[in-house]
Amino acid sequence: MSADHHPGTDPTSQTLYALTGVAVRYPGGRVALREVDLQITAGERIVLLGTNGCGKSTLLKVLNGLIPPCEGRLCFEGKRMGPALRDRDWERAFRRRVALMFQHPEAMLFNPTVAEEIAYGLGHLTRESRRRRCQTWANRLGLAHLLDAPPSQLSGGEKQRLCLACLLAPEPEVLLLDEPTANLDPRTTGWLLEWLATQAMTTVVATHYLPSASDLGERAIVLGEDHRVVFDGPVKAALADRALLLANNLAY
Ligand SMILES: Nc1ncnc2c1ncn2[C@@H]1O[C@H](COP(=O)(O)OP(=O)(O)OP(=O)(O)O)[C@@H](O)[C@H]1O
Repeated sequence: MSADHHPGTDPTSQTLYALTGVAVRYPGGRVALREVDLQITAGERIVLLGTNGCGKSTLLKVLNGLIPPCEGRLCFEGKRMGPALRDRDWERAFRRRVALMFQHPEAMLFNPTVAEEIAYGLGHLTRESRRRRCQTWANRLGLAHLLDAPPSQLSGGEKQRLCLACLLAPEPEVLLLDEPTANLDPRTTGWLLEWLATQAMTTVVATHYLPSASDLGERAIVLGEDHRVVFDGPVKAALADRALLLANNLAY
């Protein structure tokens, strides 16, 4: 495939994602998303809000190309993602640019040491760059003293920080985070919120923890209990709309 088909090579493209009428049903028929229409522009910081089971994790997996919609159209930089992901070169470029941190990310950890875990996604760098990048991210996430430890021996919060280090070390352009502060202590939570605020990358962060919502982005997308987008607008407006929060089980 020629380079002009690879994600990231269209300089005129500002719209990263375009979703039209996207629906997801899991095997067995459980509906997770209904008629989702959404555009995400490069550099946007989006907070994805909604109650348990409304489809936040599913939407992040759709954006990461892990779950194909059963209805509707999903495009990344103007290309239909389903067919594009079948192209190995396109997929590799896409995976390098777009990173998803799962809600329970420990499942991602499988290397014998913390250092190897962080270095795992850096295969495209030289040995020396890999070592330096690994050290930088271990320092940033307070893991420098654990580089030789097996990931299985880390605490829940340390595992969460390691998962973040693994995800951030390759320096992706699009970051999809599912409840990223769930296991983090206040200092690491503060660090992550401040760090995210300084980044130019596109972020979509799912949370139902409203107090950090306005630190996580400027645009809120609220999924309702019927798995549809019920609000798409400024975070501040969403948080000020008591009726919206009550109707969607985000406040009581
Ligand atoms: N693998 C699966 N198989 C069947 N149903 C699933 C699967 N994963 C999720 N679901 C269902 O899809 C719906 C949306 O789930 P999802 O995990 O996307 O919600 P969520 O908004 O992230 O929830 P939470 O805030 O509780 O993490 C739920 O009803 C859930 O039970």
